[in-house]
Amino acid sequence: MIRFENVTKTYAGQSRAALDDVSLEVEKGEFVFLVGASGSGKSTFLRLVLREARPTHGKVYVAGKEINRLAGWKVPGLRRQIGTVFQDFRLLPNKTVTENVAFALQVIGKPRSHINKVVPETLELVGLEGKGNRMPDELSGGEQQRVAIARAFVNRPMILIADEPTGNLDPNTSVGIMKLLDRINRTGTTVIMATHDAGIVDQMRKRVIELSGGHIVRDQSRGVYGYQH
Ligand SMILES: Nc1ncnc2c1ncn2[C@@H]1O[C@H](COP(=O)(O)OP(=O)(O)OP(=O)(O)O)[C@@H](O)[C@H]1O
Repeated sequence: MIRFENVTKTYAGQSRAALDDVSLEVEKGEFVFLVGASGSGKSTFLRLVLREARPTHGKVYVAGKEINRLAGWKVPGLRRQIGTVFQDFRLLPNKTVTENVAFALQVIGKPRSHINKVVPETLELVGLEGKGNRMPDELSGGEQQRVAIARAFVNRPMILIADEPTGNLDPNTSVGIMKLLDRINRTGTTVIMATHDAGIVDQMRKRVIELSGGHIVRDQSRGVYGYQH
């Protein structure tokens, strides 16, 4: 589903590479934790998958396509296949829960009848049935993250990227969010999650890829968080 071949990314004006000769493969349906100290290259990895950053050397393949060679007009189509969830939720504050999720489908031109069917289904999947008319500021942090996950998943993307999704949540709420990401993963969606949350990684026992200074220093199936801050 995702393949990196000798990928190096050096940002303009930087002498050190943010990612340095990284090669790896993530299969369809895998759940992968990306761990490593601040600045180790996790976000750069995720940005390369979304083609928000371009490799300086090497090749990034998503679903069999080398995405650096994708024509510019095809990039929105690529990103439509990849749901994204962030630490800070990024909901539209002036739209209801239902509108936030529906908006993701409106902007890609889905018909109203389809939207009216799948938005309530997705809100139920994430455990927000009955809360569709709330505004984001009327929800707890955990509920807001569920809205963000519903929005990321409503189009049934092949990949879900989560960058520190539990970073603003307490441990109990985080467990609920992880159960939800696990459920989404079990529908066949490949999940890649960057995190500093040792408790979560140790509990889930999924594949763990550790970055340090832009290098992969560990790639372990059913792994643990494993390094100290
Ligand atoms: N736009 C940019 N321009 C220049 N350097 C950058 C840019 N983005 C990231 N870097 C550098 O690249 C390296 C890797 O950063 P990256 O954001 O990928 O790390 P990270 O592992 O995601 O960190 P964190 O856990 O703090 O989010 C760092 O040295 C960072 O300073």
